[in-house]
Amino acid sequence: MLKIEHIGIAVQDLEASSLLFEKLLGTPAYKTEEVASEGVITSFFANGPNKIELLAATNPESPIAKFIQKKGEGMHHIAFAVTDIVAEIARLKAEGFVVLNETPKIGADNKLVAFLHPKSTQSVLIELCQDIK
Ligand SMILES: CC[C@@H](C(=O)O)C(=O)SCCNC(=O)CCNC(=O)[C@H](O)C(C)(C)COP(=O)(O)OP(=O)(O)OC[C@H]1O[C@@H](n2cnc3c(N)ncnc32)[C@H](O)[C@@H]1OP(=O)(O)O
Ligand SMILES: [Co+2]
Repeated sequence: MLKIEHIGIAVQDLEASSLLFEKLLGTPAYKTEEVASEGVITSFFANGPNKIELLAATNPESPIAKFIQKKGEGMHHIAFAVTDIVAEIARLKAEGFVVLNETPKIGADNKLVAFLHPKSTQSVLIELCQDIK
């Protein structure tokens, strides 16, 4: 794992939360993108070298809708940058982590992504991200 790529925060109202984070960080979102396969719309904020991803659900089956229904809004996942996502998935699987998608999928912000089940990572959902060249 290279570094934390972003922190994902589940929100009910993307517009209202984006305004709040704009005030907090002193800078607007640099990108808003829908990822239909995940049932989410995301807004990204830069903070120095770090990124925060706000995620709102676009349908009731979205992982974000289910998460908010169970736990309320808040920290949803930590994403780590990796150079070789396929190798990292194999390594983590061999270490006993539960990989939710063994075939990487297209995420937001030009990345291939995979997730580890929070039950295998001390109740924190982990995302792996590799840049798409
Ligand atoms: C925009 C694309 C991408 C990016 O490029 O950055 C994203 O970030 S997309 C983010 C949204 N997508 C995902 O989260 C995909 C991976 N998640 C999943 O596959 C599912 O959410 C899940 C983690 C497998 C849970 O789904 P499911 O089992 O159907 O839901 P339950 O509600 O029954 O949860 C079971 C269990 O897990 C706990 N849980 C769920 N989500 C989280 C979470 N984010 N962090 C910690 N714990 C989580 C949930 O509370 C349940 O626990 P118990 O109640 O104790 O059983
Ligand atoms: Co994410």
